[in-house]
Amino acid sequence: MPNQQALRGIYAITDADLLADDTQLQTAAESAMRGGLKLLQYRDKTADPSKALRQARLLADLCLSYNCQLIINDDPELAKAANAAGVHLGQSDSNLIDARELLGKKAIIGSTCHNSIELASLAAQSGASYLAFGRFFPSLTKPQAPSACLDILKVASQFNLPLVAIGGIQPEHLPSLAKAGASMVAVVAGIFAQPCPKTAVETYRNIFEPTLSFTSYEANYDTLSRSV
Ligand SMILES: Cc1ncc(COP(=O)(O)OP(=O)(O)O)c(N)n1
Ligand SMILES: Cc1nc(C(=O)O)sc1CCOP(=O)(O)O
Ligand SMILES: [Mg+2]
Repeated sequence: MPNQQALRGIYAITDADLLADDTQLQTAAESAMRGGLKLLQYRDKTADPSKALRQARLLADLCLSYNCQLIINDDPELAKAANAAGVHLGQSDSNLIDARELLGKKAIIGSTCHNSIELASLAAQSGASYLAFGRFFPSLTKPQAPSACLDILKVASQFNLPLVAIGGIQPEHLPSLAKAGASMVAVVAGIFAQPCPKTAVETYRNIFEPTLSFTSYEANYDTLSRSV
């Protein structure tokens, strides 16, 4: 089983345009971890293999010091080479079952489900550790991502897996996402486009973390109410 404790709360995702070199990446990631970040995704859609491996290892070392889990976007082989905690896979990326085979049963493997309960069901059956839905709000980082509505989170509670909300998430969106059933919120610009990632993470945490027990209660309560 993956570290379930890490699969709640704020999930920061790096961005190569915002963090242009190793120093900026390291400084911003460390600042976010000093703010209490426990889950970080390394996402660089343009890195060549040697840059990707160097930066993934740099983040893996940093994560060790701060007890943060590192997830690699798209690339299970890179996750293995960097000794990361897991990988995030979209619908055009590698097959989840193959990634599980490569990374082992303890790895965290996340799956993009857009706004689809069918994709969520397939991911759950294939052994996903969490299900990601979005984009919920307009995103400067990925404006073309297909949009999702909050109800999908309520319906997805049936899978009893951690649910990630992504896309344009600002602090003011957190109460409605938590109430709908998100156990994690994935954020790029709200953290890494800010002057101080530490302060940004603290702001998100202060709003989102107190809602988490309420969220689980609501999710269980909803499930129970539907089954009686
Ligand atoms: C937590 C999380 N959710 C969704 C995504 C998007 O993944 P994908 O659809 O594969 O798109 P790219 O990120 O690869 O452009 C994600 N990375 N993380
Ligand atoms: C990488 C990504 N995937 C999305 C999806 O909906 O699948 S939205 C997104 C970008 C999230 O960045 P920001 O917090 O800056 O909007
Ligand atoms: Mg992808």
